Amino acid sequence: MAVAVLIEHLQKNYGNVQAVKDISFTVKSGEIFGLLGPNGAGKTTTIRCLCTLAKPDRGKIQVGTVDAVADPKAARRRLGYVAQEVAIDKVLTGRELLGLQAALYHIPKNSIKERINQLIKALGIEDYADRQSGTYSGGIRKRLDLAAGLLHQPEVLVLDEPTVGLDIESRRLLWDFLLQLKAAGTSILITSHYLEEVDALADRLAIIDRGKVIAEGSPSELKDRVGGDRITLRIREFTLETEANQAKNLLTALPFVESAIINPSQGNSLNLIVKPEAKVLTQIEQSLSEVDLPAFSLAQSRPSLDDVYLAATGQTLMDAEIAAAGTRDVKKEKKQQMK
Ligand SMILES: Nc1ncnc2c1ncn2[C@@H]1O[C@H](COP(=O)(O)OP(=O)(O)OP(=O)(O)O)[C@@H](O)[C@H]1O
Repeated sequence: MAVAVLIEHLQKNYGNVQAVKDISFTVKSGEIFGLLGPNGAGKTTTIRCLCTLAKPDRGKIQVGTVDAVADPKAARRRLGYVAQEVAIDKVLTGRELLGLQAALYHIPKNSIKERINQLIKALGIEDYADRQSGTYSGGIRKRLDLAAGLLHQPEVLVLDEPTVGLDIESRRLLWDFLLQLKAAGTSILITSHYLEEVDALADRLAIIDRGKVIAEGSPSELKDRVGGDRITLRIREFTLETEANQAKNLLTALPFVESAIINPSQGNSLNLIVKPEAKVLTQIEQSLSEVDLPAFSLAQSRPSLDDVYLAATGQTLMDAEIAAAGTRDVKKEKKQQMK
């Protein structure tokens, strides 16, 4: 197996903040690898170290066979980086900005024009390329950033939260483009705190929590490891508490039911974890009908990545986001990064 990126025991502190405590993972050549975690988990710091924009305190970083810490220049040639936000000159057109970027990458003069045209076409921004970039929507802006990251035809493309703030259509377009890029042989590392994004795109992923990798594998491997299927049951659209409790007691006694909780924020629906056996739904329906409880809706699903996160950390990704919100001084972080 050829390795596109290897990170081993990465550690990075900002003053007394341990942004990355101990992160290791490998991106194989030609795959999409996702780094999933709540805001503040250490994803951006990891990526900034990989892209040689921050110096790690400890750890090994390799891009292909190149040691990125010892030879950052060679690593940068192999990497394309699409940052979360880029401050750009809003007066220049997209094409002009790409021209500037091409010069920075020392792309041979005679191939610049053609390369820019190819990317503008591939990303479907022909109608915008000659307008001032300050007039672009978020989705078009992101496509321009992507074109800039791909100008020097990197082996590995690194994207930090590429779809934050984008509408569903722009998000889908970007996903499709990344899948095409992967099919053409580019290895891709993407950070995200959107479960569905990582689930849809990533061949493998690492879940990061407070500066550490807490789980790694393909989405389906990770879900299988959590085990058990999920059942959502509503007795009525808005179930009475007494009925929900009655159903809970009844169903908890069934041999294949591992746990049951009542979810008051969803109209007292019941969330069960069951052993993945055949005919689970039929048996639940039967038990309910024996005591004359209706079943307004009943659905079975496999565990989600959120269940994986919950099993590993004891809280949902959403709760982790809420807990992290407001604890960061983003202005101060930006200042420190500029240094
Ligand atoms: N330049 C900095 N100075 C001080 N602390 C920082 C700096 N950059 C990041 N941190 C802190 O390090 C921790 C990890 O931040 P990081 O940006 O890597 O997380 P993240 O998972 O990428 O989140 P986000 O997607 O919001 O950027 C956070 O606690 C953050 O406050």
